[in-house]
Amino acid sequence: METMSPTNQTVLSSGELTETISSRRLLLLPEFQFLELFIALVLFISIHSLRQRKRHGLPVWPFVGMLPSLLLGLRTDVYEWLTGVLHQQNTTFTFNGPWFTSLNSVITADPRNVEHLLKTKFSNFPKGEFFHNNVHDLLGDGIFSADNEIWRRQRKTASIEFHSAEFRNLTTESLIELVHSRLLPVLEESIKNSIPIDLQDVLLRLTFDNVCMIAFGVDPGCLRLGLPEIPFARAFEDATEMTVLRFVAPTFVWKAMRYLNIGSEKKLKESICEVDKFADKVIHTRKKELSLLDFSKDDKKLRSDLLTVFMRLKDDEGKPFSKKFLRDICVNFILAGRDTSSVALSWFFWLLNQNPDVEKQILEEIRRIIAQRTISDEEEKMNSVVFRPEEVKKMDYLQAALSEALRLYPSVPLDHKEVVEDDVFPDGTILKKGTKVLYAIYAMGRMESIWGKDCREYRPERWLRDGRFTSESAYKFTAFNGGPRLCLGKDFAYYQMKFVAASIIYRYQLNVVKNHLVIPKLALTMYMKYGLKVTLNKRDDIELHNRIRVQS
Ligand code: HEM
Repeated sequence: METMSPTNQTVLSSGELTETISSRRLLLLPEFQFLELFIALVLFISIHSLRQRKRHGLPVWPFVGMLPSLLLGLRTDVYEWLTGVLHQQNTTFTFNGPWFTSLNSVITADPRNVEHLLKTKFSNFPKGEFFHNNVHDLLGDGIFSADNEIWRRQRKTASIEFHSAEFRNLTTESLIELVHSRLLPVLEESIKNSIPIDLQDVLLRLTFDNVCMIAFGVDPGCLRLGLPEIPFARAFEDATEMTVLRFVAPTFVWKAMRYLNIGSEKKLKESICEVDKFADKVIHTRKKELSLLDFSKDDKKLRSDLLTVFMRLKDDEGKPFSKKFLRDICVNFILAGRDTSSVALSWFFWLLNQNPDVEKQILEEIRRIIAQRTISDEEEKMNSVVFRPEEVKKMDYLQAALSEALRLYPSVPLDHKEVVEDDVFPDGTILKKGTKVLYAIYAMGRMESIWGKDCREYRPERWLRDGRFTSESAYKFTAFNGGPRLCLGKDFAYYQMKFVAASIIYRYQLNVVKNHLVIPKLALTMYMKYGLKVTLNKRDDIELHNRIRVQS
């Protein structure tokens, strides 16, 4: 049969045809092989990485380690995600971060390990250089960031101050002023205008003013009618947020940004400048004030805030502390006490909203305590009930309800240490020198192995024995840390939270605005991401209750 071909097309002989086909095959083969090889490699890596899940709790990918799983966790609720992984891994696992980053760490929620790192081997687990370098621009060598001798000296002096009668008076008086002259009028205003209020914002303002009164002896006035913006408070918040960003960026990146003064580092520099300006002014004024006092005569006029206490002390060489050191002490205390109690109170009020029975019991306790007062006319007026320290102390059920809120929503959800020398955790986990160790405070509050089957229920009764509040081991309930670095403000924080909560609950019933989304924000402190929008109703039965008391 004759082969028809286009005029200009060459007809190939059978030998030529075979040659062309084989050379084409030769060209195509490597392409196929490459694709096959690539698919095989991807499959192998995927299977291998996914099989690591059994051993490590999460898939471990080349280059990026466990980062993809963490990013998936961040898309939902990272604290719940971490709780799930820890639960699956019997409460301790090692996180493998991407190569060349500082994210590798051992994470634990085992009370035995936590006791080991916070108490038994305390000196082997300092905050460490990584933490210190990241926070140094803002916190300097203050108590929160320092280790060893520098930390010990500040801790000792501040501890004496925190347990003194003068300090107790200062906290009692500052709280009465803040709650009765500022908080309650702001809440009344929102009722008058029938406008929902962001309770978290209001409480943050209250605790910021309060801790500044304690640290610096000055009141910035954040909590006032109209809720004004205060430059110092804004600068402090920005400086903290920008500092936190350093923990997620590779060190060389934020250092380069700092050098070039760009992005978050530029903002950090500007806000630290504002914080320093405020601190300088206060320190300068206080120095002048102290120089005019004759201590033998004017003892009563002496303030009892931290700044004044440290200004009257001398360093190891017998010299007064430097301005920088005084600034660091105050800034660290403000950081420690500015938002921890307010976010705890916000979660507490949110939990009350879902547990009206608990709210009822708190109200009954407060009324029982008030009923024990000898009645005076002044106290009978509804708004003038000012809780006294001995009454606040008696509020055991309220303390249990607050502790239960802190168990489920700890203000500091995750904390961090660094290993100095090779060590082994009581559960057998090997810790190499330089490893970062995180203890997952949020996850610990939700471990069945620690709190039992009802660990996710809000049940203040678990803190009561014969009606009295009983505290738990600090290595099981880690909201306030434990060991030598136990939160220095713990007693004050309980007093502050109880006083504020009782003053609100006694007068108002709070309702969270319908459909308001409450989820945690990813930060060092567990804020509510969208705040806590509430409406308030005045309790109209208070007057009735007071009248019954008068008659009885
Ligand atoms: C509900 C309220 C509070 C909670 C849950 C809380 C929790 C904590 C935690 C977890 C730590 C350890 C942080 C770390 O080492 O990384 C800590 C330390 C500290 N807290 Fe609190 N805190 C609260 C309120 C306060 C208040 C109101 C103050 C001061 C006015 C304060 C002062 C301190 C100080 C000075 C430290 C550092 C102690 C040290 O390193 O020796 N805290 N707190």
